[in-house]
Amino acid sequence: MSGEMVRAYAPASTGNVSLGFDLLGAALKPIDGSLLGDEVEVFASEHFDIQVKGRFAHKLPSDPKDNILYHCHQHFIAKLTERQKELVPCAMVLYKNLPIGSGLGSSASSVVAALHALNSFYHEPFNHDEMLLMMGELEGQISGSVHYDNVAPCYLGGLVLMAEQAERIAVQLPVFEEWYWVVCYSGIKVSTSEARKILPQQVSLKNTLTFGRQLGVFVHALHCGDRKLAASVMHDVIAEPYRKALLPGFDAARQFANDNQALAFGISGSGPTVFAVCDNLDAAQRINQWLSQHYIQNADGFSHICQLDPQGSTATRV
Ligand SMILES: Nc1ncnc2c1ncn2[C@@H]1O[C@H](COP(=O)(O)OP(=O)(O)OP(=O)(O)O)[C@@H](O)[C@H]1O
Ligand SMILES: N[C@@H](CCO)C(=O)O
Repeated sequence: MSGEMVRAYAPASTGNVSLGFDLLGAALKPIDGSLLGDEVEVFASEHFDIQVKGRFAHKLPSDPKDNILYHCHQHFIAKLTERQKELVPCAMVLYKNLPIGSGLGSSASSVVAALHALNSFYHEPFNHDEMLLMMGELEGQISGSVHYDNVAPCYLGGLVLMAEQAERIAVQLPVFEEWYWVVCYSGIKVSTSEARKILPQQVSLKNTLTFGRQLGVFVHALHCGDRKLAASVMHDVIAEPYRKALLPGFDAARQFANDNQALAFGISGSGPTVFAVCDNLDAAQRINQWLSQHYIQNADGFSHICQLDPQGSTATRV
């Protein structure tokens, strides 16, 4: 076997961004330069194997077949074998840096890092949309439904709107580069599929109209650079009213953020992570410090001041 290896990194992401349930997501990058995302290595090996390392490795199922990486590999190789018969076998290492059930797109980060690393290892047989379709399918296997709002920004970077058309799964939107996104993970686990089950199946006419208006106005405001208008429509009428009951300290955190110049505040994905958007670093630091002291529940929690990660996942051949 050759010594060839690919190492991929896939950033944390925030799904929904309050106003775009299942339709909007953004990739995150801490401003202090720390890595907030899973990493996957793929290397040539006679026998397929998955090793799991990293801060949150011990929280994953002990059987490697229950790790989403196993299914990513199976799925990718099955698709590739349809096109190419002779394949160099490989093995994988996952550095599980993101907490599970955090609202930071933890499983999406593993899926994106794994599939990006495999695609790079096998010399890019699949294009961006084919990759996104695969990523959505794999993410859907564990979160209870196919939604792209974590995998798409994690893979593509920036702020992403789901188009869900066969040849255009997602589109990147303009961003306000000077916005800071404080993200605080409380340390408890909220299962995405459970947090979806508590939502009502029907949405009222009033909330449907608010949802459509906000999303339309937000995208317009991004395109014309109107920060105030964009921030004014960042309200969650779909999930937050139900999900906040799962998040101890949510109302107090929102109150503090609102009183301290946050432009917007909400649940990241299905929680328990919350986010606050600020247009100045002083406010972001104040909110970050308060959340660290008051919203975090245990030693697994953390808080970061982030900006949007314009690059998304990366893969390097070493
Ligand atoms: N590599 C992996 N990373 C994360 N979860 C995994 C992985 N492999 C298997 N799982 C399992 O998938 C499930 C993921 O659950 P869920 O979708 O709620 O979490 P998540 O993707 O970490 O959430 P979030 O998007 O809120 O960060 C868990 O039961 C977890 O044990
Ligand atoms: N849009 C998904 C994101 C999960 O991280 C949800 O809110 O259920």
